[in-house]
Amino acid sequence: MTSVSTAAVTTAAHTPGAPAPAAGPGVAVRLQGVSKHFGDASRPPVLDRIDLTVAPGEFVCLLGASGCGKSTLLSLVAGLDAPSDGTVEVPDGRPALMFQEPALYPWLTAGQNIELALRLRGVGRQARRAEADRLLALVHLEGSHAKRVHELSGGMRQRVALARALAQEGRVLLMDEPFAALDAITRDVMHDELTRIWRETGLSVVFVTHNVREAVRLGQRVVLLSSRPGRIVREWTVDLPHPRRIEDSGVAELSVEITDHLRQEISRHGR
Ligand SMILES: Nc1ncnc2c1ncn2[C@@H]1O[C@H](COP(=O)(O)OP(=O)(O)OP(=O)(O)O)[C@@H](O)[C@H]1O
Repeated sequence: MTSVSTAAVTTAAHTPGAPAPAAGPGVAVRLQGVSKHFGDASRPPVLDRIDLTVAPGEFVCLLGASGCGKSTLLSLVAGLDAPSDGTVEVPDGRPALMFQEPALYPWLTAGQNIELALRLRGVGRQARRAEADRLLALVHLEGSHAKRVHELSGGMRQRVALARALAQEGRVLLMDEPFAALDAITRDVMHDELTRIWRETGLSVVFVTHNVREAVRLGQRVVLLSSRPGRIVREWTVDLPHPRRIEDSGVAELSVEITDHLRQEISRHGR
């Protein structure tokens, strides 16, 4: 296996000496034949020959049982880890990341947490302040620049974390169960906010969850992964109109269908 890293793309050649052709326009993320083993090669791979393409501006939800490799897949797209085989391409540069834990620095204010991401991007001091305020307004936290992390609710912290992710200026936003720790009402509000921001910014989003309704509520496409080996077993296009609500009959019906497939995968894995 050959591994080539650039600022924009992490590429491991499909077969030694034969890198895949570069992703063309119309591609935000492309995985081709991606497999991932950890340690013991006698065990099935965590990910097995994953082919997945995300278009610019597309919102894709990755769904699967606990431990099926969703976070592993995200970390490969983020360039935090390299595939054992296959290629991962992100032509528009390093993706932005957001996790379940907001992971804000408690000794900094909300605004300073965002400014730190801007500073790491090389944005000058004065522009940082203005940009942090713009991002705080985007996540509906106007006037919260000076608030300390302990003064913020869980939902507000995730808004700051989202603003900080947006400050990274990636054209691809990778989200790993970002709302899993929030109560149902706050999560619902955050679904609205994320949908609004996604539509305003035109970002490509890859959103990992094991909540089927959340996936259908948010995604244009839902991709179901099996467990050990992690393969794409099925995907659905969600053509329900926005705004969507978690209790909409269309969301509920598709969720029932997807849940049936998810159950089959879980019981197959258990056997
Ligand atoms: N660095 C690592 N070293 C060894 N094994 C790992 C490593 N990272 C992940 N794994 C294993 O890979 C499998 C998939 O883990 P991963 O976190 O990607 O699953 P997941 O679908 O995101 O799970 P969850 O929904 O519970 O967060 C698990 O069995 C995990 O123990």
